[in-house]
Amino acid sequence: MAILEVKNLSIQFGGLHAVDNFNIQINQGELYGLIGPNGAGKTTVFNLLTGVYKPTEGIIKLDGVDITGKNPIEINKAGVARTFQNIRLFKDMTVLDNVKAGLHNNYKYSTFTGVFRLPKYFKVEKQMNEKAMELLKVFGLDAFADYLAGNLPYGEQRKLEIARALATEPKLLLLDEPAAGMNPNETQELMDMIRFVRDHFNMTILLIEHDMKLVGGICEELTVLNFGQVLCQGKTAQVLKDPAVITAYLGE
Ligand SMILES: Nc1ncnc2c1ncn2[C@@H]1O[C@H](COP(=O)(O)OP(=O)(O)OP(=O)(O)O)[C@@H](O)[C@H]1O
Repeated sequence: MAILEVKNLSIQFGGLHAVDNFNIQINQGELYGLIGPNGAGKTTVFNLLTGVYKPTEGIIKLDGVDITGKNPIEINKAGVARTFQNIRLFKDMTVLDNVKAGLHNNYKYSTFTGVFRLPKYFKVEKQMNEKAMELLKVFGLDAFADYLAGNLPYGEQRKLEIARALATEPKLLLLDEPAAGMNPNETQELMDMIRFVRDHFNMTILLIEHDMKLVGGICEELTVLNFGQVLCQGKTAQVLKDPAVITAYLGE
């Protein structure tokens, strides 16, 4: 079943066709990679999928529902969560509160209940603490729950960003260069973790990545973008062998 279905998606900035007639279909539970040279349009695709940019043309469907042109909050509520190339945590908040911030889509109390500390406030807060700790455990971050997010080592901050995104209970998780800035050991650990997230949550994941070891190691399907257009699409092993991909991207 298709979780994400994108047809003829395009956006222009002035005369630049940053994304041009982009099509993709991602099925439930798939681990899908979006690759391409610098400036190919990958992050722009993420910005279109999350409502940061409105497309000039095209349709985006999430789990059969048309989300084209909706704003980022509506799209997150509909079930798309993302992480960023440059980590964007609430660095002055605790690790636990970062995850709790993601939970607010699904755990609610009124301002009145919060201000006057009514019983529902304590009940919902307890549920949120438990859920957040559960997520932190999955990522081996539970021991750091009280630390300020900004004090975590870099690799752990990346994990926390993924935990916070998952707290919104998405149908589709977008990871923008999750291995950026990581050493080979951290990258290996991240690969295992992404696989685990897919298996444990039956999550559908689309990731942008330049690290070919990671892409070849965990992605089942790939789309290669070049100058805003799809150059090649299909099973990872086949795509990485495609002569056009090797010439345009791998530079061999
Ligand atoms: N808001 C914008 N206004 C004008 N041009 C933009 C805007 N956003 C992106 N672009 C242009 O669109 C093109 C695609 O950029 P994008 O960041 O999507 O590429 P990318 O494939 O993610 O690259 P990288 O791998 O370097 O992150 C680039 O030429 C970029 O300069």
